[in-house]
Amino acid sequence: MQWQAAFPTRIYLTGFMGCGKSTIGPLLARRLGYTFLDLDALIVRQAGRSIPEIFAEGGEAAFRALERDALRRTAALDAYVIATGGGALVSDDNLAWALRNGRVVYLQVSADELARRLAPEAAGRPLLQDRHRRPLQGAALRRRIAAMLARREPWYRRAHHVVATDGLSVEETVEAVLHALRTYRASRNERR
Ligand SMILES: Nc1ncnc2c1ncn2[C@@H]1O[C@H](COP(=O)(O)OP(=O)(O)O)[C@@H](O)[C@H]1O
Ligand SMILES: O=C(O)C1=C[C@@H](OP(=O)(O)O)[C@@H](O)[C@H](O)C1
Ligand SMILES: [Mg+2]
Repeated sequence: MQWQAAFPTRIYLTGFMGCGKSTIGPLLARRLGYTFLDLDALIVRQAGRSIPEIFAEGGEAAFRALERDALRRTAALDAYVIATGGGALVSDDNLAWALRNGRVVYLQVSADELARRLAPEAAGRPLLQDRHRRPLQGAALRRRIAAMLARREPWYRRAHHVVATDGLSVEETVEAVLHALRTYRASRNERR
């Protein structure tokens, strides 16, 4: 289909934990007639361990090595929406690779909104826990998110598309991403 042919074969969603990559991804894929893949789910499947287990046994470095390999394996996929983990494209190497191998979309959410969303979900995310592996809460969670987001934003902002999603519903966010991708398709067609 002409419409699809003008779309990229792989769309990588990036952004901070809780920005909605895993929630938006399947809905976006359905709208495009694409398949959805969650990179974290692929890592867990291949490692046979949960993300907290991988962090507990090998530290963050072990997780990043698995993540790097999983990302490279997506090169073979066609017509996929891929939700990456929030740290996957926070590396010059991985980000450059994704920018070359697909369209990268940053789902931008403020630290306040992220803190609200992540309060009930910090347990499954090792980077949002204290050194005794207790989920951060309240002001401590907000401070951790703000500090990490400030450090990571320079990478996130290098995405092909930056989609501001504060105040948008899940459905509105899907529409906003589709709009960004259509704009890209239109500008590509103009260049032909
Ligand atoms: N507008 C929205 N877009 C995406 N997620 C939202 C939105 N509003 C609330 N949420 C909630 O925020 C959380 C996002 O988590 P998730 O999709 O796992 O993010 P990520 O994969 O980026 O870490 C989910 O619990 C989701 O229901
Ligand atoms: O931001 C990060 O470094 C991480 C984000 C998580 O994925 P989500 O962004 O889907 O929560 C997961 O990959 C891991 O806990 C590390
Ligand atoms: Mg996710």
